[in-house]
Amino acid sequence: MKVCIYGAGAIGGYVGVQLKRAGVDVSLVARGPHLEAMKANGLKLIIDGEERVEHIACSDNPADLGPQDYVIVALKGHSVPGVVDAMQPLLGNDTAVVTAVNGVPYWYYYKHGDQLEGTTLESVDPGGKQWKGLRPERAIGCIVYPATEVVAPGVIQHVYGDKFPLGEPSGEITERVTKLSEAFAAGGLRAPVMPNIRDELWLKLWGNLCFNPISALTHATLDTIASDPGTRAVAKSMMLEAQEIAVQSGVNFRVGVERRIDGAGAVGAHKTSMLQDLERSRAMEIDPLVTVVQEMGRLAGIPTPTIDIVLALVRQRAQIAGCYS
Ligand SMILES: NC(=O)C1=CN([C@@H]2O[C@H](COP(=O)(O)OP(=O)(O)OC[C@H]3O[C@@H](n4cnc5c(N)ncnc54)[C@H](OP(=O)(O)O)[C@@H]3O)[C@@H](O)[C@H]2O)C=CC1
Ligand SMILES: CC(C)(CO)C(=O)C(=O)O
Repeated sequence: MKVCIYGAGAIGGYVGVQLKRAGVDVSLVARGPHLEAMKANGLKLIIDGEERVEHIACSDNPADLGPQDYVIVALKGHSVPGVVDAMQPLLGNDTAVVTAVNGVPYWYYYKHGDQLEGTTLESVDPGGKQWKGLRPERAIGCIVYPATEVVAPGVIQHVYGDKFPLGEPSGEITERVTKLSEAFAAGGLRAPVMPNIRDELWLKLWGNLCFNPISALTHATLDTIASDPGTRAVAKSMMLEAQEIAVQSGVNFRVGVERRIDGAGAVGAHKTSMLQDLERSRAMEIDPLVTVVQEMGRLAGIPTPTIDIVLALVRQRAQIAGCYS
């Protein structure tokens, strides 16, 4: 099985080391000092008090790596449209594209089965570039629950978690998704195949939608946002608006809003990725996590007043910091 991880940063690097240890023919697309460090010294994963170093084929030129069975896209959501052309040499006739990216992926309305079937979302897939260039038939959904960090070029620190639920947009249990799940499991990563990956997607997005922008505005950690009555109320209001949009399109939430907020709070004094990006002057994932829910609300005719307010504020905060344009 040939697997290329496109964007071997915090999450892609973690998955890459674990798949390599499972004997998968894995390669990485990366860039800059991180790529140079991996070429020189291998990729180091620090996990459970142990250092695991793997020497994995890596390049900033996908043409060096050739067609794959699976391409796991582990970029920030806003970076994906920009790599569609560069990704082409990795795509053979049967290559699957696995979206290990927070937020709503380009394939969302593929095999969706209602009047929005085939719709592309401008906030995540401007001009339908991914839909046309990667194609929805290739897509396998992947939800990322673990937390990891690039602590130095070539070095990934695992923080918590090992779960990456997978699923076909159609909900079918195909051979390709089953084989991928088995490869993840062989690498010590729990990757159950879900019959409705959109349910799982919304459960994760529910948190990112509100905690990420609120943290970027307040600089608070998850425990504080969840326990302060004011920010908890803002988060809850955003989540209820999102829930109405998702439920209208057939999504089932297996936990309630209060339990979901409590679960995020229990993670503790953790800074969301959006706050970390702001503090490091990196592009913030606002469109794939927040703007997209506003866009989906408009498509569904459901108002999103609290999301609209928080989105306006976080966009301005990010623009002033040079982290969003
Ligand atoms: N890290 C975490 O704990 C979690 C992350 N996620 C989600 O997972 C996804 C990936 O996040 P994460 O791993 O943290 O992100 P990272 O920024 O750590 O990893 C992405 C990597 O892709 C590289 N990259 C970007 N563009 C290109 C390009 N054109 N060519 C080659 N390499 C490129 C980046 O390089 P450069 O640094 O130079 O930009 C970076 O090394 C996101 O959607 C995130 O929200 C979800 C849950 C937790
Ligand atoms: C920690 C968590 C779950 C916050 O919503 C996250 O996914 C992120 O930081 O992006």
